Amino acid sequence: MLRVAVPNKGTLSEPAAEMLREAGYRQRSDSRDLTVLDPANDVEFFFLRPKDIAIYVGSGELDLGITGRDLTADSGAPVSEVLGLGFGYSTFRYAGPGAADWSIGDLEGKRIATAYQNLVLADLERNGVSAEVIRLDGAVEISVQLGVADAIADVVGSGRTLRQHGLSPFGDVICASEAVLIQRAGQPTSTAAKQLANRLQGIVFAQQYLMLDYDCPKALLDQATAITPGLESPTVAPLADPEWVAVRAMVLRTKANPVMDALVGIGAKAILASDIRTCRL
Ligand SMILES: Nc1ncnc2c1ncn2[C@@H]1O[C@H](COP(=O)(O)OP(=O)(O)OP(=O)(O)O)[C@@H](O)[C@H]1O
Ligand SMILES: O=P(O)(O)OC[C@H]1O[C@H](OP(=O)(O)OP(=O)(O)O)[C@H](O)[C@@H]1O
Ligand SMILES: [Mg+2]
Repeated sequence: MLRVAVPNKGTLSEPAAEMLREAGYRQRSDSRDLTVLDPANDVEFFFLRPKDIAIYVGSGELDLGITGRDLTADSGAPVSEVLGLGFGYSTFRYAGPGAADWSIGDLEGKRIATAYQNLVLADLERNGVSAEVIRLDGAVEISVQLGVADAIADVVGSGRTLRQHGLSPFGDVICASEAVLIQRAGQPTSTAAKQLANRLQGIVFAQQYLMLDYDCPKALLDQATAITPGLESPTVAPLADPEWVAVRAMVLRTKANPVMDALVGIGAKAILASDIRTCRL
C-alpha cells in the first residue's frame, strides 16, 4: 500500500486535500483525523505538520509527501521533488523595519528571527555574514516590534503581513517556494507512486489551460489554426453550414484573452472558453 503524507493544517492543507480529492482519492471528513485509508486506490494518507513531512518521507517511512519547497529545504532531509503542484507560491526572504534599505552585509552582528533556522544559517554562511538567529515558531513579523530581533527572515505571500508590521523586504529571495510532491532522494519511483504523481500532474496541467471552442469560416481555418495550434493540433469538426467549421483547442490560461481577441479579429464567432478539470497529455 502506498503511504502518503499530507499537511494537516496551515496554508497548504486545504488546497492539497482538494487536489487529492479531484484526483479521485479519499480524504478526511474530520479535520482532526490523522490518517485516512483509501482501499479503492490502495493508498493510506497521513495528515502531518507540513514542517515534519520531509522528515517522514526522507526517512523512508512514507513513500510520498505534499509540503512546501521551503520547508523541505529547511529540513535538510534527503528528499527530491517529483512535481511542482502550482499552489502555495511564496518567497522566503529577509525583512527589516522601515524602508529597510539594508543589504545582506548590514545583518552582520544583528539578531534575525525566523522559523526556518537552517535556511537562514546556510544563506548567512553563503554570504559570509555572522549574525545571531533567533528561532521562533510563527508570527515572526511581530518579533522586531517586540524587541527580540533586529530583522526577520520569513515567508512572504501577498506581502500584507510585512506591511502591517512596518517591515520591508530586502536582499535576494532566499527560496522561491510552492507546494511540491516529494519522495525519498535516490529512490526509484514505484508504479503506485507514479500513478498518484500522474493524476496530480493531470490536475496541474488542467489548471494551466482552458479549452477554447469557436466557429470559423472554412476559408480562414489556416489563420485560426496558427492562432490556436493546440497541443498536437486543433480538433476541426464540420458544421451544418458547409462554409463554416467548429474548432476546439487547448490554450494557456494566461494567453486566453489575447488569443480570443485575435480570433475575433479574423472573424471567428461564438468563442467559448471552459475550464478543464483534469487531463492526461
Ligand atoms: N501566505 C502564504 N502564501 C503562500 N504560501 C504560504 C503562505 N504562508 C505559508 N505558506 C507556505 O506554506 C508552507 C507552510 O505553511 P504554514 O505556514 O501554513 O504552516 P505552518 O506554519 O507549519 O502552520 P501554521 O501556520 O498553521 O502553524 C510553506 O511552504 C510556506 O511557503
Ligand atoms: O505575505 P502574506 O500574504 O501576508 O503571508 C505571509 C504570512 O503567512 C504565513 O503566516 P501564517 O498564517 O502561516 O502564520 P504563522 O506565521 O504563525 O506561521 C507566513 O508565515 C507569513 O507570516
Ligand atoms: Mg505558518
